[in-house]
Amino acid sequence: MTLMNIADGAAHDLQIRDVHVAGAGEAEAQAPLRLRAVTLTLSPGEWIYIAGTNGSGKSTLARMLAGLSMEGVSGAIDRGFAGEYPAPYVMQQPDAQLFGETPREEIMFALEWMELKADEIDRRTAETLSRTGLGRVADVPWDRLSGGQRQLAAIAAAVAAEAPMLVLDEATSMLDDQTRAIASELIRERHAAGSAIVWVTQRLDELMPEQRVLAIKDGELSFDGRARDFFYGWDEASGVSPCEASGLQPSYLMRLALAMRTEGLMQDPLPMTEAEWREVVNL
Ligand SMILES: Nc1ncnc2c1ncn2[C@@H]1O[C@H](COP(=O)(O)OP(=O)(O)OP(=O)(O)O)[C@@H](O)[C@H]1O
Repeated sequence: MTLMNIADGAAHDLQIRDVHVAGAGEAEAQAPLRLRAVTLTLSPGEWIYIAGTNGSGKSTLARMLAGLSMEGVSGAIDRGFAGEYPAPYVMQQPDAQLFGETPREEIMFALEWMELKADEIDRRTAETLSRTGLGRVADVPWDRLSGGQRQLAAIAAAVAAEAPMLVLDEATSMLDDQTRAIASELIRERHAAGSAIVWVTQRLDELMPEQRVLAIKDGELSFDGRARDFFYGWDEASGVSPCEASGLQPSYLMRLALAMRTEGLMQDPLPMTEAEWREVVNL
């Protein structure tokens, strides 16, 4: 792997160029590639979604963007604004990623990385516990907490670290609506404060029209652009939308919009959000 050397030293883009990640456990020549010829740029403070079918390579790409060590990587990676330390990376299952024994410890450990003074760590920990509703279970060990509470603590700790980038790998998909809303709010605030967010999702209804989507298919970047173009654009090679070409199913309403465009009953820009649909059907 080549580490690119860009002179400005300031908060420049994270760039990966022609990166391959080999599979493991088979003879080198036959090992299936987990990622193939991936080239992309991520700017400071950007929010990107990574979408793709099961096993397409989403987590491999997310872990690479987070700067986690990985076998078999070749190509050029410049971590730019994300810095030399790995970004906080939250997975779907909380247990493998918890360092502390309780929510309070988990958040304190994240803050200790920032080399803050002890009273500042205590203050920020108390504030995070209170905001997330974890205050009343702050010192309860993990085995007496629910999976949702453990996951919320993992997300709160990742956010508390105020890192330049945060990587969430289907991190909210197992949460109930109320806990997901708390977690989403924390993440949105961190983004507003300047952190880049990399969000792996299978929930296509989370995507807003102007948001950037990276789609992965069989280890290759099959799309990099705005969500509206992902759902309603045209993939030359397959003659369907980039979403469908990536093996993903658009929502019923999106399929309806696509069918109506084919019949000449609807024109671009096709509606995506509830507000846009209301406008189109004059509600
Ligand atoms: N540590 C590893 N070593 C070798 N191959 C791996 C490793 N982890 C995953 N793979 C393989 O790499 C491919 C991509 O896996 P990855 O977990 O990145 O996909 P994904 O899109 O995140 O899948 P899912 O949605 O199921 O989580 C899969 O074929 C998987 O079996």
